[in-house]
Amino acid sequence: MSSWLSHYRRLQRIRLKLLPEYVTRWVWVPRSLFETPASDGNRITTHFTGNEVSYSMPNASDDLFTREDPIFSNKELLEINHLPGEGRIVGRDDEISDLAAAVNPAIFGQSPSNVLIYGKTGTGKSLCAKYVSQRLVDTASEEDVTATFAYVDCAQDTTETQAVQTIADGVNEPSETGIKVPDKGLSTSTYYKRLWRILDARYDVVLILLDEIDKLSDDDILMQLSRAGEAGKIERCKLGVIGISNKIQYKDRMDERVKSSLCEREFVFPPYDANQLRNIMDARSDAFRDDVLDPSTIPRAAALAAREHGDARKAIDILRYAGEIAQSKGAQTVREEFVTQARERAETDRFRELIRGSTPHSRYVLQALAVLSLSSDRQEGFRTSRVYEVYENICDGQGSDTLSLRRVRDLLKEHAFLDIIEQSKHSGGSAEGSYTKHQLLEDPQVVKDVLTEGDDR
Ligand SMILES: Nc1ncnc2c1ncn2[C@@H]1O[C@H](COP(=O)(O)OP(=O)(O)OP(=O)(O)O)[C@@H](O)[C@H]1O
Repeated sequence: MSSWLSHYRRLQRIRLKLLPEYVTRWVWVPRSLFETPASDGNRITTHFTGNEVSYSMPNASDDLFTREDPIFSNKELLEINHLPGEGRIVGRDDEISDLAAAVNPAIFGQSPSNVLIYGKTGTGKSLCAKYVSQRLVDTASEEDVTATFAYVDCAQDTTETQAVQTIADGVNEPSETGIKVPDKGLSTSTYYKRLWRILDARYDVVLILLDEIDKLSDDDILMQLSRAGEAGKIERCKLGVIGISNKIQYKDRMDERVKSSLCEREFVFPPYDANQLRNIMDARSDAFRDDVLDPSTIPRAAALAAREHGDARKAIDILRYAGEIAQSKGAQTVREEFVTQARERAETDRFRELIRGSTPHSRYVLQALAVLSLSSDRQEGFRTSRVYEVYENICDGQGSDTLSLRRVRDLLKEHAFLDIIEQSKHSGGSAEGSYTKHQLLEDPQVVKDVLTEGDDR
C-alpha cells in the first residue's frame, strides 16, 4: 500500500504504541514524526485536541471514492424492513377501516373482535395490522384506556412456549410489575401464569398479532388466548387476537373450537393491481434523487409486478435493484430497461434466500422439477415417478447415491409447504389409481440457475 492511506494507518499505530492517553498532553514529539510525506508529495499532519487526534492532508483530491450517491437520496425507503409511515400506505383504505372497526370496541372498554387476515405474500397484511394496532393504542390513550399490542413472528416462534414467552416479554415492564420473563427455563404453564398477571397489572386492552400463524406447531396457544377472558384467566384486561396468514386453507386445519372463537371476523387482502403498485412506488420515489427516475420506470415495474404476483414487497425490491443497476453501470438515470434485469435479480435473490440451508437432495429434487418444466410446454405438473427419474439422473451426475422414492415424496411435500411447488391429486381410474402431480410455483429458469450456481467452477 503506497498511498497516503498507509501513512495514516502507520501514524495511528505509532500513536497507540507511543502515546498512551495519560501522557498525550505532556509529551513533546518532534514535528517530523507527525508530518509525514505522502507518496504524492502532500504532507499528512496530525492534530491533537485534548485527547482527540485527527489527520489532515492539504489539497487532498481523492477520486477513489464517490462522495455523493448519484442515484439514491434516501435509499432506506426502499429497504426490505422499512415500515412506511401513514402517508405512504397506499391503496388499503378499506382494509384499514374494516380492521379498525373490528378492534374499535376496545376504545369503549369492550373486547376487540378476534380477526383472521388472509392474503398472498406482500399484500400489506402485516403492515396494516401493525398500523391499525398502533393507531388503536394512541387513540385509547387519549380516552384514558391503557392499551398495547404484541407482535409474534410465528415462523420464528413456532412452539406454544416460545410464542407465549415472546408475548409476555413484549408486554412486561419488570420494574413496574416485579415479574421476570426469562428467555427460557420455565414451563409453558408458568409463562402463561406470568402473562395473565402482567396483562391484568398493566393494561385495559391488549392486541396480539400472530403473523404467519400457520407456522405454529399446534393450535394450543390460540385456544388459550382466544378464551382467556371467558375462562377467567384475566379479569381486567381485554384481549384481541389478530392472526395473519398467506395460506387461505389454513382455517380448514383449525380445531373447531378455536375456529369459532378466533375467526369472529375474517378479511382477505387481494393482490395489488398495477395502479396500486404504481401508487405505492410513487409514494417512495423520493428515495431517488430529483430527475433520476425515468418517467416510464415505475409504470413498467408496476405492470410487471402486477402481472406476475401483485406483491408490493417484490415491486419495491425491483425498483431498488433497478437503481442499483443504474449505479453500477454509472448511468445518469434509472431507465426502464433496467427494470427487466432488476426483476430477474429480485427473483433470483428471493429464491436463493428461500432455499438457503436446504440439503443437497432437497435441491436435486427441485432441480429435477425445473429441468422437466423447462423441457415441456405442458403446465399441468409432473408425476412423482417422472420427477424421481430425473432426480436419479441428477444424483448420478453429482456422483451421489439416491434417496428412496418415499423420501423424495416427503421432500416434495416440504417444498409444497414452503409454497415453492404446488401439488395436485389426480385419479387415473381403476387401472392407475390416484397419483400426485407437482408443479413449480417459481420461474423454472430462476430455479435452475440458482441450483446450478457454482457447478462450472
Ligand atoms: N399498501 C401499501 N403501501 C405501502 N407499502 C406497502 C403496502 N403494502 C405493502 N407494502 C410494502 O411491502 C412490505 C410487505 O408488506 P407486508 O409485510 O404487510 O406484507 P404481508 O402481506 O404481510 O406479506 P407476508 O405474508 O409475506 O408477510 C411492507 O413492509 C411495505 O414496505
